[in-house]
Amino acid sequence: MDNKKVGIIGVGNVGSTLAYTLAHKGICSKIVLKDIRENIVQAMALDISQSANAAKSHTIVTPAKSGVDLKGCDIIVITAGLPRKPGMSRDDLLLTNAKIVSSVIEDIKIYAPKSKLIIVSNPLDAMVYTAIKSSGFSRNQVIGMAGILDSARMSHFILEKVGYGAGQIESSVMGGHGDDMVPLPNYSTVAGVALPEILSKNDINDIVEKTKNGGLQIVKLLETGSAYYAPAHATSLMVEAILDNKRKIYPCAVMLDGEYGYENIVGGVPVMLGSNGIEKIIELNLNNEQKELFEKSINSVKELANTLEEKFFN
Ligand SMILES: NC(=O)c1ccc[n+]([C@@H]2O[C@H](COP(=O)([O-])OP(=O)(O)OC[C@H]3O[C@@H](n4cnc5c(N)ncnc54)[C@H](O)[C@@H]3O)[C@@H](O)[C@H]2O)c1
Ligand SMILES: O=C(O)C[C@H](O)C(=O)O
Repeated sequence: MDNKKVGIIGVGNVGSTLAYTLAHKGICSKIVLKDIRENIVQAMALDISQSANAAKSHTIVTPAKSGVDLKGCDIIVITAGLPRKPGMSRDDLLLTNAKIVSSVIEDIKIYAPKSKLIIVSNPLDAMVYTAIKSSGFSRNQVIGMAGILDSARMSHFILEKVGYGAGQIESSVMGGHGDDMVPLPNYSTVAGVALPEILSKNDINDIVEKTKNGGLQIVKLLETGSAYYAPAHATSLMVEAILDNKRKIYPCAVMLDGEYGYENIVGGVPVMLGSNGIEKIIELNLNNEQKELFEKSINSVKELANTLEEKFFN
């Protein structure tokens, strides 16, 4: 934790919950919070810092007064942007959030050009694309959070279905963080046993559909925004893996450069995370049906990237 500094830009539901989680885990010595809502960010920094002290964690949380306060950040998490509301898809946020994400990148380019970026803002894959294109950073520096969240949701629905194995469920979800995400039942296990050995096709299909709609289910219930506890925890795992060079493998959204047969497009794939950000991309042996589903998902992200190229980067 010595001298490790994490920046969080966008201190709303996800950003503040992430700051709280990181401060309580004590995995970095400093957290700096940046948001356009200046009073809120000051209040959040004080409150979270004080809660860390109560927990005897020595993480100090401060508000950023300007971009210069991002200096020295090892990792910057971007959670700035609008969340969707009922009746919206994540893709409806495309141009609004591209503007926000690329505007916050300006400070990062100046003050923390060597930091690793974890992108959370939606539509996730298109925002990773936006961050890479507007920063000019190498692809290993810019990583999107979604796969850990989607896999956690899948594990939740598996547990609901089978009724045992809590804490022993590993799930795998690939592709974009959208309606076409690709849950992989044959790479998902309960205590090491693959899902197709335990559940019927119908039960598995049900889990797959629930996983795809996991975000929407919460948006409909909350009415004012989207999920944040699971997203924040998922992001904290990525922060930890990079800061501590853990070389753990997590599903993350990254710019593909030939992997799985795609390039210059972002997709969710298993990635080894370490101090260089992306250490390695793992290529699974997908069957033909999974390859087709992955292609469909990548094509959806390509459509968003094309819109960005036409209407935003042009
Ligand atoms: N990748 C995922 O799996 C995932 C999960 C949950 C949420 N999200 C996305 O993360 C984003 C944030 O969600 P939330 O629930 O925290 O929303 P929120 O509305 O609670 O917080 C967003 C914050 O961004 C801030 N902001 C807006 N423009 C800014 C700018 N230019 N600079 C700095 N801060 C700025 C707002 O002031 C606000 O505090 C949304 O786009 C949401 O869809 C993604
Ligand atoms: O569903 C959303 O809009 C937020 C996020 O992407 C999620 O999956 O919870």
